[in-house]
Amino acid sequence: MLKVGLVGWRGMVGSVLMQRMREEGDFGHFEPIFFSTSNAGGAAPSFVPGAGALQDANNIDALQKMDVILTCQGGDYTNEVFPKLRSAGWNGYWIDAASSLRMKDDAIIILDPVNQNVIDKGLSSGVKNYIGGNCTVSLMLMGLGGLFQNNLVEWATSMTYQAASGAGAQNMRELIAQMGSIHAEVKGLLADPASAILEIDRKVADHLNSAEYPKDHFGVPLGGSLIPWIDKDLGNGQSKEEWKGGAETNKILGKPAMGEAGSVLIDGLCVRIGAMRCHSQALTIKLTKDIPLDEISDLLAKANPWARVVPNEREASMRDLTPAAVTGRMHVPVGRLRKMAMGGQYLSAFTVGDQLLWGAAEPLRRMLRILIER
Ligand SMILES: NC(=O)C1=CN([C@@H]2O[C@H](COP(=O)(O)OP(=O)(O)OC[C@H]3O[C@@H](n4cnc5c(N)ncnc54)[C@H](OP(=O)(O)O)[C@@H]3O)[C@@H](O)[C@H]2O)C=CC1
Ligand SMILES: N[C@@H](CC(=O)OP(=O)(O)O)C(=O)O
Repeated sequence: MLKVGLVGWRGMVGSVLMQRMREEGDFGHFEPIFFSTSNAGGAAPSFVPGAGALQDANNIDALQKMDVILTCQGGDYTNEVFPKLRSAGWNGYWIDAASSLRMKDDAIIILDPVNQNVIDKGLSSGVKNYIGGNCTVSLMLMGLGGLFQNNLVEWATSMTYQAASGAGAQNMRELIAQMGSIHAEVKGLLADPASAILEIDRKVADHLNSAEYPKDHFGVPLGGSLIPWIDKDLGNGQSKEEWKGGAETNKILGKPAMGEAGSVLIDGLCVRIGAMRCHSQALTIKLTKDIPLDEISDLLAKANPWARVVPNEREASMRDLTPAAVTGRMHVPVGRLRKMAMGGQYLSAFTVGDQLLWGAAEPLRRMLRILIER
């Protein structure tokens, strides 16, 4: 049995990963060794009987004994530990949720329902580093894989509506606190049916912009507002989250870097909204050829078992194509499919997915299974 070192298992992404591994019975197929950066010697989680004590996640000697290390600990941990491990001669498999190693030449971005061929090629050529993709990119490719995998996309723009969870657990808490504080501010007026809506609105607006509004983590209001910037400022007008769309999509698909011949052009605008853990995105796609909508729906639905086409109708879209409907679920609905006014090669689409499942934990879990089953 492979010895698998699990790092970051109690964080938000790690907890979702542990939940999925238990649901799928993964723990019967490898020897888990749990690591911690903060509690070495403490008890390993009780859901794996006999897992013993937590080992020190910064101890290179202990990590070197693993066949596989799977980490959801974050980029700082990867930047600190990974180079030391490799220079100590460790040749095991490194599976990681963090972005640090994604674009390195010796790493594959994993999303096996979309790029099993790229993963297989990497495994047979000896690649040892397998990194989960950016959540928005992975969810776009899970929903719209049928078009990308059949080379039907010339270019796409993605306008995103990203949940608080992408910024971390504290930010999810803060979003709820923000919503609660808005309600508390006008609770009395809301209870009075005779109160004036403009009075309520003015009080809410004043509160959003007051020092009392809780915003330590986001820095600005999200509840009652939105934030049209995610991740670092690249200095060219683009955010790092937006850059990932083009860079990672092409790498996942095994294509040349964006802009080079044979690559697919992806660009857009990434926005944080007040959803909890589902990212949504609206796409405008220029197809490489004008194919009928029913063929498009067919290709999308057949691309993988999780993509689910929602009819482009009001009721179905309102019911099935929302963060509230998708949260905690494995399927990735795609809808609002329609040819746009610009012509038959221009397609609109809207897709939603749980960013902690397919957006983070699930590709890592499946990569471990691929290694186990080799
Ligand atoms: N959030 C997201 O949407 C995505 C995140 N990622 C990547 O995954 C990494 C981890 O993200 P995320 O899971 O959100 O990070 P968390 O902050 O939830 O967890 C990271 C680590 O913090 C430590 N920790 C300290 N206090 C607590 C606590 N009270 N409860 C749980 N853990 C605690 C744990 O390490 P220890 O047990 O060693 O103390 C844990 O492994 C990110 O840095 C990013 O690189 C990737 C895709 C999406
Ligand atoms: N940046 C994403 C979450 C994330 O962790 O992305 P990445 O794995 O690319 O750093 C978001 O805020 O929604």
